Amino acid sequence: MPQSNMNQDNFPSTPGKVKMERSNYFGRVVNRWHGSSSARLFGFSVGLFMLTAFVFLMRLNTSGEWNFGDGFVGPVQAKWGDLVWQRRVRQSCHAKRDDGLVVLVTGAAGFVGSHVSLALKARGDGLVGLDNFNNYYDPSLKRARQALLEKQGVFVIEGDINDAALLKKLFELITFTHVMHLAAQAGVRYALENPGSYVHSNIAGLVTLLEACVKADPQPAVVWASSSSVYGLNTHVPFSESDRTDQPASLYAATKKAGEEFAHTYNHIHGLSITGLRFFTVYGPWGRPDMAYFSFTRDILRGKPITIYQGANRVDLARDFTYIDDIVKGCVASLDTAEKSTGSGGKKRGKAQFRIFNLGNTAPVTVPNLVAILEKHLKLKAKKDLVKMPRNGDVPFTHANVTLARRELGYDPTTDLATGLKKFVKWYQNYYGVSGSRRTM
Ligand SMILES: O=C(O)[C@H]1O[C@H](OP(=O)(O)OP(=O)(O)OC[C@H]2O[C@@H](n3ccc(=O)[nH]c3=O)[C@H](O)[C@@H]2O)[C@H](O)[C@@H](O)[C@@H]1O
Repeated sequence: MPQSNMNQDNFPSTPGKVKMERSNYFGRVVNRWHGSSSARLFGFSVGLFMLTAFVFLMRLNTSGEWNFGDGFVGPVQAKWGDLVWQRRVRQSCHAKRDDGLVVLVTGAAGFVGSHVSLALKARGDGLVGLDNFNNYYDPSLKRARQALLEKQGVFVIEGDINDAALLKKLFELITFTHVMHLAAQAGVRYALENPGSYVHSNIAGLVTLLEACVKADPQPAVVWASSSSVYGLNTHVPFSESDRTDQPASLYAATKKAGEEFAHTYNHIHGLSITGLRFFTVYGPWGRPDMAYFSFTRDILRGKPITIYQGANRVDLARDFTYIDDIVKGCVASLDTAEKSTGSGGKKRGKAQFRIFNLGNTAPVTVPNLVAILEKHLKLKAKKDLVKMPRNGDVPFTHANVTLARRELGYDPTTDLATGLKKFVKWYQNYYGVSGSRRTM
């Protein structure tokens, strides 16, 4: 992995894979002109002009904070807080059914976030989304999901969970009954390249969000995405919630495990009702391009070789791949069964609910079998490179025991991998406009 990426540029106020070169460019221009008096005069005039333009573009919002005006697309897109924005938030949060939930969905333009948002909206709940649209993977896919949500009346705010002022404003404006927290820096192997992004979103962001929830009155109940990766080197199969989770195999897993500990602390001290969901390798339409099933599909269609990792002694790796619709049902059931938080005005009034559930499919499939299913659906043969699994944070297999979720949430996964991948391939071909034949690429 390129260690050079681990510098301040990659540290996150803009987490993501694509580095901004803009500041370097301006740096070079300033250096060349530095020293001459005409350059200084020129620099002063440019500075004055930019300051005037800046003041023109900014305006004081209703809460007294400076923001960029509507339509300004700059590096800091903080155009929240004005009256139009407030109206959009209120409209989006209006529940259309009696006793409908009012939910803040973080990561709403993400894979799971967009699906959960649509499901909530469809049954008449009120919700507003929040997403920072970072470029960890193609942001145009996130924009397409956003467009889909907007069509259904779900407003997705562009903002970061680390923005405490934005969260404060949102919680002042809306009495959220629930927070569905799905914003995160995902991906196991990318943590080697950009650990700061994981700390930014999965630790600092989580704490900022929980702080905002604690200060809200009434406090919402929180449901959030942990990960099957917390089981790390656990060998007890299938993985149960009571199994060891103190041996993470990746920094990503460590941040999710840390998140579970933070959640417990906030529950214990402040009376926040919190449910953590350990998702097992979620896949499906509108999925994440960084995940194996997605990148394999793309590469098979392009005739490019795919890399299949193998464990020690050439053992195949396996995952408890879980279809998105099953995960959505688990998320919605968690919201529906969440008890109210017990804190208010900085005081905890009683013990609050604290839960952790596995949401998996309970039927692990090896990676070569995943590829075989894709080959069948795509009607193409993959070019396979079998490679010994590098030490990159991967675990050899995952397998969920969902007894607890079945009992408490009525969770019952019903989609096997072949059926789910068929739906994914259909979506992929439709979305990217490919017929499945390599000749048409
Ligand atoms: O269950 C989870 O909690 C995690 O599931 C996935 O992580 P992972 O299971 O590693 O999913 P993929 O990246 O799609 O990898 C699936 C399997 O394919 C293998 N793989 C991946 C990429 C590749 O090029 N070749 C390859 O053989 C991996 O080693 C792994 O065994 C998600 O990416 C994580 O964000 C999530 O938290």
